[in-house]
Amino acid sequence: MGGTLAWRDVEYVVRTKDADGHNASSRVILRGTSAHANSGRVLAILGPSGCGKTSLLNALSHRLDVKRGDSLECVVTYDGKRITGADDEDVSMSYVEQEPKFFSNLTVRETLELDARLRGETQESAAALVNSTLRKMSLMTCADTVVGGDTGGKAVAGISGGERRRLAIASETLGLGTTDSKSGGGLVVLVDEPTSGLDAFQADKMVEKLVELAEREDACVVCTLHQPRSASFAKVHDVLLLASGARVAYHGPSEDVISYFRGIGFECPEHFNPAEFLIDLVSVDVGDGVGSDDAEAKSRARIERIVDEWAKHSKTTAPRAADVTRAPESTSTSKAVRKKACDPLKQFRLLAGRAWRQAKREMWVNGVRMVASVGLAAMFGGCNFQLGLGPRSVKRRVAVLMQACINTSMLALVKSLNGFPRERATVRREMARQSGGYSPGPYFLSKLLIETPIDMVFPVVFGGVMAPMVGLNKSGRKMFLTSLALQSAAASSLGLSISALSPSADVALAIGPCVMVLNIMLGDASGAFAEIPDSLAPLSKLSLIRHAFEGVLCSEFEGLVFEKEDTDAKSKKLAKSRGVRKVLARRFNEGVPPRNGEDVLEGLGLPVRGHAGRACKSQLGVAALNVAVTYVALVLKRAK
Ligand SMILES: Nc1ncnc2c1ncn2[C@@H]1O[C@H](COP(=O)(O)OP(=O)(O)OP(=O)(O)O)[C@@H](O)[C@H]1O
Repeated sequence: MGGTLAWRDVEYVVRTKDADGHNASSRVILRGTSAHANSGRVLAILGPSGCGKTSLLNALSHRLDVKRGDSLECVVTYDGKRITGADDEDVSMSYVEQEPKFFSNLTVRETLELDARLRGETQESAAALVNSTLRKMSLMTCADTVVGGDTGGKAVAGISGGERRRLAIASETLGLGTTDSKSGGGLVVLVDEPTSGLDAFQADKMVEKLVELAEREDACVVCTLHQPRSASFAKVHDVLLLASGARVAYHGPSEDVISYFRGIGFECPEHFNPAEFLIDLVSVDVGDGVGSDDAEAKSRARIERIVDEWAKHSKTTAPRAADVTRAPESTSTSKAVRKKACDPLKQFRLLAGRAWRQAKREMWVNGVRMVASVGLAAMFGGCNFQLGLGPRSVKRRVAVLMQACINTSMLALVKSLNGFPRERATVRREMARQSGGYSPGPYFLSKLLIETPIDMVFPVVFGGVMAPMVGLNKSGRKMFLTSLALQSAAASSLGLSISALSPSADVALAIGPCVMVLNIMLGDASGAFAEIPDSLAPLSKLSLIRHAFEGVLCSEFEGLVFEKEDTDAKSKKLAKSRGVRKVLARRFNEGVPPRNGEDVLEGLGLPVRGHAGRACKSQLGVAALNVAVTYVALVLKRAK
């Protein structure tokens, strides 16, 4: 069938600042680059480090992060029709990142099967498609090995770097080619540095796979390559050699490049790797910085000459990108691509399945959390063992309850701040796919549905162990545990929203604890420990600590009757000392000691009946608000 991806005068200028954020200036990254790539062929982009290869690939796939002050001019067409990277009808464009991230605890087969199902395949057709892809990409031997990496709770050992790259290509192109999908549209695969980090043999195999993919699927494959060995260079069909600023130094068949340069006076030495020869030609020789001005000036002059020669040459002989991009629409031979996707409900089911599998295989993390919860509860219980029902127990109960709230919310917040950013890069890549992508809603809901109940188990265990040790009110136990569990869910959702709004995991980890401290400061609306200024009082309604604290206070004190004397072990021991006895007597005789829990709640300005339930409802409101913020942040960031 055949199709051509072309780009014309791609210009990208960024606004840069020095390390202190001053002295803004402009830097031209891409200086009007034009070229094209044909289907059924591999176009390798070569050039010295920093010449703009990755920026060009990002511009073609509409992935450049153009900030305020930057400018991007970029016209990309497929068979003469302009493509935007979103809802193009004629072409399906896949982008394979340099460092692809996956869900670490899924096997290679499971990863591909999910990709296939998200592209609308049935279970049977997905299994068949995955098997054939595994064979084509030489991934059969590691099909049932976990991918590994660090998207889970710890770095998981998994497949090799080469297998990872092949998996990334398989994952992005699964079922999109003409032979498998019969979609009839054009397939463009952009691959950023597929060979970097691989040994020469692996790198060569990778180039072979790209060539196979291009020829088998009639795909337009464009990749950036770092110093391919001679054999790999001979395998690619076309070469785009770039000098700094992505200026074209050569563009055409790889077999013609050496004779072209010979023609303009640059002979490749015998037995020399042609790729290295080409890259050397367009590299600036800065020498060792001492007396190297001459070498630098010479190399710059050589590069200018090479670029000028190509400009002259391409005007007369090579098919010009400008012509290709302006081809009339009637010449397009491609049919509309069938964008493969499944409905949101199915997306949700599939993603929930993955979240569950990922969580199940990370049970060791939950084991550690369980041990930590029981250990902490035992320490809390030990420090406040059997408080008794004397007047002195009131203050200690209030303190234990506040500490329990802070502890459970901190643990949940840290877990969610750590966990979410790890999978964000993977999820963003998957959501951005033209085929088999999914929307934030199903992803987010599936994550909440699977992870929230698991997260709520730990505060319940913590509270369940601690409460009998401390001797907390038995009749309010259920409500006490519910308050802690809901607070943990609210803290997790706060962590999610902070992560989703933050530009990076580091920023989220820096902001998260500060936000929690603010929650704690605004959490004591009853004034048991601190007063909240009137001006900040409305804000305290957003504090998850406040609702949890009110919930546990009410569940604890409702229906509790106090004794006149302190009977707990600590008070008895203290009472034996005459000096202490006097201090205690003074402290507790100053005011009228509360007779029952209702007196305490009244003293704290809280309703004496049924307020724990209301506090739980308010907590649900806080959690829902955070969930909404996270969802909106995911949608907005996806739209960028
Ligand atoms: N947003 C940006 N702000 C400032 N400079 C940038 C930006 N993006 C890219 N650059 C600079 O533009 C040049 C080209 O970057 P690019 O990553 O495209 O090069 P490359 O040819 O892929 O390099 P390498 O082969 O080393 O990966 C580099 O010097 C890089 O530092």
